[in-house]
Amino acid sequence: MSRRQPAHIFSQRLSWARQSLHVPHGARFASTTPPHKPRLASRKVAYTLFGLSLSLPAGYYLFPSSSPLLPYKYSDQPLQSSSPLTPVHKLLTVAVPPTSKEWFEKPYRTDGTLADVGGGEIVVQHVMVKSPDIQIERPYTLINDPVQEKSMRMVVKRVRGGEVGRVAHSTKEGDNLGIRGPIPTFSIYPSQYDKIVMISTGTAITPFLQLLSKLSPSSAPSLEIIHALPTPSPNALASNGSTPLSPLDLDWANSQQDPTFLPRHVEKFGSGLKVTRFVQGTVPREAVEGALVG
Ligand SMILES: Cc1cc2nc3c(=O)[nH]c(=O)nc-3n(C[C@H](O)[C@H](O)[C@H](O)COP(=O)(O)OP(=O)(O)OC[C@H]3O[C@@H](n4cnc5c(N)ncnc54)[C@H](O)[C@@H]3O)c2cc1C
Repeated sequence: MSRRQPAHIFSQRLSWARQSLHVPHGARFASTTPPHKPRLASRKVAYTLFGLSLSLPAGYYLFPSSSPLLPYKYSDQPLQSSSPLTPVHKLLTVAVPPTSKEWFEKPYRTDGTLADVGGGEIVVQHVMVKSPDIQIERPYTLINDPVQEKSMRMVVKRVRGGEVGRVAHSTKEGDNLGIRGPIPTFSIYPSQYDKIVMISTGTAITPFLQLLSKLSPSSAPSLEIIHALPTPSPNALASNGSTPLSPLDLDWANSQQDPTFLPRHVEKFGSGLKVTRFVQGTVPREAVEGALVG
């Protein structure tokens, strides 16, 4: 959209120049001979305005600002970073364009109404990422608080035969990614609860990492995360290429590689956050029952 903006600015500026010079369309071809001096002065103004109208669009193309991020329309967003976390997980960082920060500061709920951020409501958001080749899109959850950090981060798992995962994993820093968003995943008034229990397996921990990033220890209720690591695909090999991949090789969430991963939240919330983890597969029933009772 904004790629077309310079043409628009250009034509606007020329018509503004015409108005300020009181030159009607086609006046150049009129046979009247205006007085000598005013004509020179008009020329100077015209050259200045013409110069401006050329230099502004040229500057736009030489130093492009990123396109606005919109929930209803795709735009190409440059990746600030694209770093591997495990053999199958990548961490992607995208700057929030300054013109788009309101989507995060004044978020919408899933029903389309504005959230009551001032009243303590938190909206967990995701974005849609598209494949440039075929018309498919997939949702990816932000793991951080884009208002505080002015950037969005997501962890993308590559699954066998997965198209958008393949696109995300083939990116490097500076590449463009087709994104639309943010889109509300769910919203919650944390202060209305005595305890929030967050149960997930694998990358499904991402909405909880965002919630923890947006929560303040001073206003948070008691928190508990129950998380099971995913089972690696059979025959998947660790980064050394010879030993089979173990669940711990996929344990990015418990690493120090990003400030939104579990160790930093444990530091931030102290005894206010209990983390119970299972190395492989499913979350046992007793763990959920224990969290709900305790
Ligand atoms: C609200 C929401 C938020 C999400 N947030 C994240 C996120 O933060 N990070 C993230 O990595 N994913 C997230 N997902 C899942 C993501 O949107 C895609 O479904 C996933 O990345 C696969 O897309 P793909 O195009 O690569 O594979 P597809 O072409 O859709 O799938 C290829 C094959 O892989 C299978 N498959 C799909 N997902 C998985 C999986 N997780 N494990 C094993 N097999 C699978 C499919 O059934 C299919 O057979 C989220 C989904 C939702 C609904």
